[in-house]
Amino acid sequence: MWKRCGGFDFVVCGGGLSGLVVASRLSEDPSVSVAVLEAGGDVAHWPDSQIPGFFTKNLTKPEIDWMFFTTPQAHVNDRSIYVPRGKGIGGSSILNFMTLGRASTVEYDAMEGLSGKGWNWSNYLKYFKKSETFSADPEMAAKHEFKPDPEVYGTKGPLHRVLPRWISQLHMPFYKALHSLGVPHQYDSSNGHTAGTGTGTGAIHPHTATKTSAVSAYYEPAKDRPNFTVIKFAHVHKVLFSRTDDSENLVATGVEYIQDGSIKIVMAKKEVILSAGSCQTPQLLELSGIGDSKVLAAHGIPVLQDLPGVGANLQDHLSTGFTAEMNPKYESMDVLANDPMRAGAEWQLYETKRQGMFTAVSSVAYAFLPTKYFADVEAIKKAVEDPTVNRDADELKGMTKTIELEKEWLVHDEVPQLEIVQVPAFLPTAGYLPTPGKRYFSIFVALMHPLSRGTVHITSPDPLVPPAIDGHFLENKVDTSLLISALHFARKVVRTEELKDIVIKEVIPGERVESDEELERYVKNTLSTVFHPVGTASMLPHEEGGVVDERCMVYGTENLRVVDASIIPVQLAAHTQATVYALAEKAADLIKDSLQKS
Ligand SMILES: Cc1cc2nc3c(=O)[nH]c(=O)nc-3n(C[C@H](O)[C@H](O)[C@H](O)COP(=O)(O)OP(=O)(O)OC[C@H]3O[C@@H](n4cnc5c(N)ncnc54)[C@H](O)[C@@H]3O)c2cc1C
Repeated sequence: MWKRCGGFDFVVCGGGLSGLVVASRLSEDPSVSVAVLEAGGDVAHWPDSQIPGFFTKNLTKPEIDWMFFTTPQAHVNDRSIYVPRGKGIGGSSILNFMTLGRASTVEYDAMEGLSGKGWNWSNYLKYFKKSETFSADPEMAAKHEFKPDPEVYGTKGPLHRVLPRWISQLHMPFYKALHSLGVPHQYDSSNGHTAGTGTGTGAIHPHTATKTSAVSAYYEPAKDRPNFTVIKFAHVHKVLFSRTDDSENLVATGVEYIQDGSIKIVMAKKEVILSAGSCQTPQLLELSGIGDSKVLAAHGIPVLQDLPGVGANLQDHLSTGFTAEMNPKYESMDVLANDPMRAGAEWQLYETKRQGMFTAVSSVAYAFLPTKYFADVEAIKKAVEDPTVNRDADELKGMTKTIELEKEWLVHDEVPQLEIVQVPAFLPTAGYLPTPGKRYFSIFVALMHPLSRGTVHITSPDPLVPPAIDGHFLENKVDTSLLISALHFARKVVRTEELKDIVIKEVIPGERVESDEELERYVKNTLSTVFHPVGTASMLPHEEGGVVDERCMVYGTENLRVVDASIIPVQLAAHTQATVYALAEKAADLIKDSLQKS
């Protein structure tokens, strides 16, 4: 059964982080009507999604998590790796772990070279500030070597960003351990200089100590505007186009979606904007006839626009962990899982005073490390020169350029290759369980610029069949060797004098896992992503395999844009959400500008 709904000026597909930013900003103009179609429902007010300390609790709940898995990964022992993605209003901003961080000026400025004018640090900084209101308790900041530079923070933006109220007592010893190994400290790493240790911040409300997200920041203020409509449980199938002449660009006229078992159509008078995220935006493009003609032909989808870059260039941060048993005289968040009395007291503290462990993300003790701090730069230089280490990417020259850029960054003093985070608890690691009653000191290690490139493509013309996510993880040997070096480094960290009283013994991977070969096996058995996929609808030149231009417009179309993490052409050494908020803010301004000119 088909139903046709009325038209809107803008139809936004996906009510996640970017979709809500764009829709909310466009609807600031009362003369413009905006509809957001979101496949999920209202999830932001589930009690567990509001409380920072419950940050992992909603994973694998099908109402809120799409729960994708990669295809079996050939270089990771054929494991299918979990790819959580937020479902429902707010998208992954509801499911995420709240960390808000920025990459280095070098990385943002390099994006301008790849993507086009304006996508540089100075504009990102402008939109970081526009999106946020920052606050930090001065005493807490001083205690944790954090000296926020007021010049780089927003004071009037909708998203609250804070230094959490509870910070583990292991934070400072971790820093000291790293400093003893020659790692410098950044008193404020939001200024574009990130190499070294640096205290992190989170998307948390300063007064209520509850999570802030695209819902609290962008949806709540807009939801009562008469020109702002959100259509829930609306699973978009495809974009509809008109084209009078084959030589002309496609004109998006609306979208088809399914809701309550009926197929419906909503018309777009001005533009359609895809904001379904890095896994589902390429799926929507392909289902709409825009993508690699070979992929579309395999599923009998007529090719409206041949763009081989759709679904290519997938990149994600790759992680593994290192865990040590800790002296029980130190506090760890393990008590929340294995000490009901203590967990109850912490809960009481949160409920009555908004204090304690539940107010916090697991850690704000970060270090972002360029190669020279944790690996042998000369060996890495040699390894990247090996012509066999990259997949042939000739038809996607833009993607090859991003790999070349990352090769330069591998030996750059300002661009981090590794994120290491002190986690004051047992770090969930595939194949390992904590011993009840013990306390743990863990180090999360994540590769920031993997050279391997993956794909996301449809496997069926049926929009309800999930896309195939093939990360090609660790296909490039340099990625594996950097992770092995990272584990050697984590081991050095826990063996420093500074942590002598804290760490009792290494438990994962365990001291017997010592040689590079043994560590490689461990990496393959435990590798996870950090849930930061980008690149699958890259903003790159058309002739180089790009999908969107510098205005976020899909090549070969008049009025179809992509605004979400998928347009970021190269992975950055930072958790993605702050960048995606800024990117969506900038895209909203671009669209407003083009409205004024039309
Ligand atoms: C578990 C997890 C933890 C994370 N932790 C952090 C963190 O601590 N810090 C950080 O910086 N980043 C984190 N991230 C990443 C960050 O949340 C994402 O980078 C960001 O939300 C991406 O925004 P987006 O708009 O591209 O996609 P999303 O926010 O995922 O939005 C996409 C939306 O589109 C909807 N959708 C998809 N397909 C359709 C369709 N066919 N029809 C209608 N709607 C559709 C989805 O339901 C979703 O609401 C995390 C992500 C996850 C999943």
